Amino acid sequence: MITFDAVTKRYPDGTTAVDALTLEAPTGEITVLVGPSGCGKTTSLRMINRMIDASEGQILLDGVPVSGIDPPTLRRGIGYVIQQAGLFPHRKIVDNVATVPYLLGWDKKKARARAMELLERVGLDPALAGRYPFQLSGGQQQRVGVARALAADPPVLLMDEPFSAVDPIVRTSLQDELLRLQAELNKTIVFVTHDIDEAIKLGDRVAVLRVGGRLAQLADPKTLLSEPADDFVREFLGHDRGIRRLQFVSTKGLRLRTDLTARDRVASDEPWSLVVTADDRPVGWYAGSRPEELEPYGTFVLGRDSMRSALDAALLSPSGCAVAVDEDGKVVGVATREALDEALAEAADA
Ligand SMILES: Nc1ncnc2c1ncn2[C@@H]1O[C@H](COP(=O)(O)OP(=O)(O)OP(=O)(O)O)[C@@H](O)[C@H]1O
Repeated sequence: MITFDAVTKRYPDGTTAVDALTLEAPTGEITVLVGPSGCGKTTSLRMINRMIDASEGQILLDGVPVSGIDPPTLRRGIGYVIQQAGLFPHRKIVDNVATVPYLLGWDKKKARARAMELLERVGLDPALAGRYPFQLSGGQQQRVGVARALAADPPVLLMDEPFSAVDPIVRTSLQDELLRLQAELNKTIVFVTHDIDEAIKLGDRVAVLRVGGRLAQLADPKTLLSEPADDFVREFLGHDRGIRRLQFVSTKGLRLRTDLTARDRVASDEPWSLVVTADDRPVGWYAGSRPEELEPYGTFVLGRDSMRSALDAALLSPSGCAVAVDEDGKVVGVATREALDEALAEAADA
């Protein structure tokens, strides 16, 4: 566990970057520091591995003040990932990843074997190992950065806006990859971002900071969205806070109709019926008025996807209904507008 105990950082020019910050980043969890530019996120992060020293208060690592640990020893147990990866340009990828094992005196063969294992772990083709950083895409370089930080298997990982220089699609896959890795590795991660969506997706707990380096709120993402502590947090969360909250509402209890599906385009009393294949995969919505064409549909995986996905699925179709499928993509029922309405009313009351 990492503990900030009334930590203040004042730079020599008088700027107070962090002001009496008290928070805990529990072992094995992702704690996200989020807030507007200049609110002290990077300063807070760098005080953990003593790239910057606190002016007042202390930071403890499993109860031990970091101020009493010499920086090289401290950093051996702390991986660090930064924006644009910060790779050494004239070292091959494999040697970039093996940087810390080399520093620890591992023999070259063992260090390289570890690097190859890690490249695979972060989803990179081992064939890239012999390239130089400039021969990789931004997203690939970022993955190498993560592999390098993990090389000596440190219990703690500090990540400073690691995914902000890549396009949104690559960013999403890097975020998914981090969550997958974390499920296996259970590191204690402190992650800095200015992107509230990223914070909500990745954080077990999210600390919102305001300019001046003061903590505005520390909460799990669901609580943050439903109970922002004040106007600053509310504004920072944005105007679609209600919609985003739906990503924490389960579709498990959603009322489904199973009488709206058909193998063929058959006339019925219902305005819409969902045509499915012989093995129950959706084909399209059929409205009797235009027999020649089927209309688009949207699906969500019942119980796994959130109400936000179900609502999105409904909005993708002129029928206004969302198609519930199982993990194999087979239709299990249809959530009509009425059923979605009921679920939304319940979510609003919760
Ligand atoms: N070396 C320094 N000397 C003086 N002031 C500094 C120094 N480094 C940072 N600051 C100031 O401290 C405050 C916090 O900076 P910091 O980089 O921690 O914020 P941040 O939240 O990470 O910002 P961003 O999201 O823009 O990276 C800012 O006002 C910044 O200008």
